[in-house]
Amino acid sequence: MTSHQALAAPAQAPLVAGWRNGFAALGPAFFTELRPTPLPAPHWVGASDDVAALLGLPEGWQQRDDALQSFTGNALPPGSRPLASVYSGHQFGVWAGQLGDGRAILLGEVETPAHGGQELQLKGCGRTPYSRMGDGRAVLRSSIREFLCSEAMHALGIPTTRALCVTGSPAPVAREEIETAAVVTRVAPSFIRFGHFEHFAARGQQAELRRLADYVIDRYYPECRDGANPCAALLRAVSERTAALMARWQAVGFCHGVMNTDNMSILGLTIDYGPFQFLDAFDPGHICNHSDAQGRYAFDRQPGVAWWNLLCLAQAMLPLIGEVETARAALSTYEGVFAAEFLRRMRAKLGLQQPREGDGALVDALLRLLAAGRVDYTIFWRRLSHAVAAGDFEPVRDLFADRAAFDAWLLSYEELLALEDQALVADLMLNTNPGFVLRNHLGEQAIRAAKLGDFSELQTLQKLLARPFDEHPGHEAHAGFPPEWASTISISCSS
Ligand SMILES: Nc1ncnc2c1ncn2[C@@H]1O[C@H](COP(=O)(O)OP(=O)(O)OP(=O)(O)O)[C@@H](O)[C@H]1O
Ligand SMILES: [Mg+2]
Repeated sequence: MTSHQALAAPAQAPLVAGWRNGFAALGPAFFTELRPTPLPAPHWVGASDDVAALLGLPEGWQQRDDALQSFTGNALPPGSRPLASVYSGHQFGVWAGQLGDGRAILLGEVETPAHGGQELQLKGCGRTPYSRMGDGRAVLRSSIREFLCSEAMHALGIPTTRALCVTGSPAPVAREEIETAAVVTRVAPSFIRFGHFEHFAARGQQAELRRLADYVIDRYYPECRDGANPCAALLRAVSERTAALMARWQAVGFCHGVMNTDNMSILGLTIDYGPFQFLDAFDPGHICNHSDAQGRYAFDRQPGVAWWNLLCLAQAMLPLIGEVETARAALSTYEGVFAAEFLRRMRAKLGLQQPREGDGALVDALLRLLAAGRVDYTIFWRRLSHAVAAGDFEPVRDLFADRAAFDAWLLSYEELLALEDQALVADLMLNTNPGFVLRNHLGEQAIRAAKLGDFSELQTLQKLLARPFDEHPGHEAHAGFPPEWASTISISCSS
């Protein structure tokens, strides 16, 4: 053995392997290359083993200092090519002009063993040329919410960006009060938004607009390449994915809160977890974003807002599509896909496997009842699932002040239920209606503890939300009614 070999440190597997950086190949019109700005004294806040496995990270990655430093933005994983992308967008219905990754930096794309290319993005890692007045940072509070909800949505089967980890730093960040900084490492096949298309369209940069569309088609929608008008096919495909996503949100009771066009994923993923909320009491007009005084993004407006956003995307893609009529035709399936998908999800929630005459009316009547009684949305569905399994509807009746109205509805429901394969009904319902969702007060409890350096509640929540359809003995409180103080939590755009 030579002395050199004797002194060499044991070879360490690269933290992240297989970089290929597809987005960077689009060229400099699409981004600015820059390094994240370091944060002092980083520490782990939370991590997802599931996302780590998806990326093929080496065993024990969380014990490694290069992981902590890299996912805080203090070091660069070899092979990454960090950049901030430029996009524009409509915010609250108004053209906002250029926005861009003001506090997110794309490290690059990794080829994963089972899930193709996945991009890694650090959110909260310092200023970029697109930060405008912002400080480039994200606070611990909002980073924990984004981390927990990304993974919770995935476990619910709802398309979403994922979150690998959150790291925190004592660095102060000024919001309504002084908080501390954190960084979320997000993962998705692509972070391209409607706003990326709007950006180049608004500037008349046709060549870039086409390059972007070609990239999205070739990488993510190859089936659109075949027809006579690939860009029209892309618009239709995005529209249908968006419709399906809206159906998922509405069925589970998820309110996004900031559906600006720059927060709409071209892949139909849920992106940008800001002032989001899972409904407690069912209120169709619920506004979860304290900053949304007009209620533009109220719960029941979400499918309509997504449609409005798709019109913006269509407008941006028009030079690539040609005729207005062709673009209109591409969007014509939105409403039908939304309605069909929503009803399909609601049928599954009711345990109904076959479409039948009257099921739509049954769903409508139920939603009216839930709204009238301000019944807790998640608890209603979970109790209904257990009631069907046990053949005892009393615990569900208890949720309604107007029991006669509920009994009348129950009669029609039982008629449809009787036509189903009973052995499958309860199973379907228990695997469709989660017991555990990230209610505001649960997130708040985890955040309060985390601010004091205690991450145990965050970890507990993470475990529960990763298996939202299971029973978790001993954690009944996490599936219970929100406490009184929950209604006083105010979630704004401040993050
Ligand atoms: N603290 C900040 N510093 C710099 N830019 C910011 C900050 N907060 C928001 N921005 C930028 O303002 C715009 C709108 O912000 P929005 O809240 O929709 O996004 P975000 O939460 O920062 O990120 P994302 O959409 O990537 O999840 C984006 O261009 C965003 O990068
Ligand atoms: Mg955003």
